[in-house]
Amino acid sequence: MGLLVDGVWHDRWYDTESSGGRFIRAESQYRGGLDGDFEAQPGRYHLYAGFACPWAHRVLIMRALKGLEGMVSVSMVNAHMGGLGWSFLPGEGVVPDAVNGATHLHQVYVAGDPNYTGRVTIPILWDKAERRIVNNESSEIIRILNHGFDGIGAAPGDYYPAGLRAAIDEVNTRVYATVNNGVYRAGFATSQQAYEEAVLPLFETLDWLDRRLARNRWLVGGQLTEADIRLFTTLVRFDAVYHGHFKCNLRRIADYPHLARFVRALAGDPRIAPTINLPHAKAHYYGSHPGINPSGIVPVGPERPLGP
Ligand SMILES: N[C@@H](CCC(=O)N[C@@H](CS)C(=O)NCC(=O)O)C(=O)O
Repeated sequence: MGLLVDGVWHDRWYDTESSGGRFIRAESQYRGGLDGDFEAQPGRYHLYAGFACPWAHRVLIMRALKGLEGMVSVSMVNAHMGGLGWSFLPGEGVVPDAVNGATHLHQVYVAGDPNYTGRVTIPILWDKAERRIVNNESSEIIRILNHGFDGIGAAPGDYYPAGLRAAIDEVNTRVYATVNNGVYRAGFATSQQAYEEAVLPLFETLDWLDRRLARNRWLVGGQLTEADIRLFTTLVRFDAVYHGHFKCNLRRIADYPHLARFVRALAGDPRIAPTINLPHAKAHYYGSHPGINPSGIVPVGPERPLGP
């Protein structure tokens, strides 16, 4: 785990000392491809992703729902994130980097900008024509994929329809702060107070979502939208990873009837099922955070995980 400073790799864990033990996520730096500055062409773009990461998972799901597998190529990182960060070293679930020939993800950031300073995260949307990163913010990459290829053969479906945007944004805001990022704020906290500040609102939101899904199959507007996808990628990892590793253990998703039904429905969608790899995700989290789990032992449970 580390980051680049002026294009040079430094092995460094997140700084929580200056924030009372709180984990504060850095803003993603590449934000292009929205607002009409995106030129869709089959084969031009490449995605850097991985099975472990819930943010990359959003993008893999959108790529599958829009049928873009033949148009947007992909590389997948190794489950283990060590001192040199994400890698493409041989391992289960790895798809090597055929575009930049990188052995480690930080080389991709440097290929796009030799002086890049910042964290080296997945997902990345890479432009092969201009040899640069278009965007490394998952919430924006999913919107690019949602409509960017519609004119050139993407599968039908709009997961951020104009009439539902305000309602989707409202759900996203709460789910991001307390669930998607909430599990990380709990798991990476280094003070009791910071941990509790994250865990209690996380479960308040899960209670609220379970009630909401008791009346509706999907979160917004009676149809599958990006709000569901964004919630799903955290929930499908929850019982196997966040409940134990990040100490989010007031309840399991399996204890919530409507959340459990929601996760199982999406996990069973034949387009989405191949994007899920829970053993890989468990190996990543339990094996890559020595400050949290020094032994690196990966628990064998749960007996009945929420995904395949
Ligand atoms: N806001 C980013 C977050 C991406 C992110 O944090 N990805 C994690 C993997 S789950 C990562 O690559 N972390 C490496 C690091 O922080 O150094 C997004 O949604 O795209």
